[in-house]
Amino acid sequence: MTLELQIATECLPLSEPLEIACGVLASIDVIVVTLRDARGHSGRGEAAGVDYAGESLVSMTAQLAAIAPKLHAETSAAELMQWLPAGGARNALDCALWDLRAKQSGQRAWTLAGFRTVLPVTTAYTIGLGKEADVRRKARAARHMPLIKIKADAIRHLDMVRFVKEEHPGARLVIDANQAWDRDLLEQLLPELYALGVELIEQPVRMGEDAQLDGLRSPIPLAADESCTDRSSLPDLLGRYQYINIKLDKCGGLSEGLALVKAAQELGFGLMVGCMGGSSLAMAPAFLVAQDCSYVDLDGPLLLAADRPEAMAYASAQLSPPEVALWG
Ligand SMILES: CC(C)C[C@H](N)C(=O)N[C@@H](CCOc1cc(O)cc2c1C(=O)N[C@@H]2C)C(=O)O
Ligand SMILES: [Mg+2]
Repeated sequence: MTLELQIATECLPLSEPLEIACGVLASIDVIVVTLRDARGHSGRGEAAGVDYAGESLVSMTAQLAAIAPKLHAETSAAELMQWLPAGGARNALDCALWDLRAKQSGQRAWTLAGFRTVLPVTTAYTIGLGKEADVRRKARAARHMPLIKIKADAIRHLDMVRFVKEEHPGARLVIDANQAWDRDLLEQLLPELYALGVELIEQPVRMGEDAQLDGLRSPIPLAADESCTDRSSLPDLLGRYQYINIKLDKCGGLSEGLALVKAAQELGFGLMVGCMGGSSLAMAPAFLVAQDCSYVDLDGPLLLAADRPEAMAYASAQLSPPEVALWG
């Protein structure tokens, strides 16, 4: 007996273009994987992939098509890890498998994952780079969001924070440089970022150049995003970063995401869960990882023009568990 694999692609338009250090996003392209068993149960998973690692809808679709003949009724997450590398294709398939196993067993995915219960989480809300007036307007419109993630590049950094802080003085602040800084610039910015109340800095330096951070005594904790894929990344991050940003697209699915939580906790890292964008179908499995994270950045659906009909409920920044009809 086999499992039937269906692969679809979708383009999810953002409500407004979002500028980050490496480009402007107007929409998020995703693959949606559906797995069907012989008894008519089905499970779904969605992934955007990791663009800066060379992934695209075409490459992810090709990876999935190549392993489709290997799928069988008892296919396990461990087999997926042998067949596919960490990345978006494995993420979509692994999350579809979790959903399928939940539907087959009549239990919620979080019960199968060993959680006794799941609680709502508070997500960050991202404000992209842009003209002063636009940044201020977005910050004012986000006054109901308690945690703002500010995008920065090598030129626009302190001003971005000041604009947001002036318009939304009560916000807790995270800044994400998306690899645009170097050690010198980071050291130059740290005192002012600290004075402005920024509480976390995401990926200041280029991935692979993390040794620049050796010996830095930062008053603000640093989070590895692009530099952290799966468990194999952790040894190189020790002593350089205090947090890791777990994204299911980077680590290749919920199974590795949960394993990464445990491994990182054992090494003393603080935890953040993030996303490459997407609908509630991509946020739902990440919501399980969020249960153990001090920072949650699952704002993908808040940035979209429209979410799926079975969307997860966002009460301002508070994200509730997914309904069965969506996932898990
Ligand atoms: C736009 C995201 C949904 C917002 C999220 N809070 C976030 O900041 N996530 C990432 C950045 C995601 O970057 C993406 C997403 C994507 O679909 C395509 C691309 C990128 C990117 O960096 N390059 C390509 C264009 C984060 O850095 O935490
Ligand atoms: Mg980031």
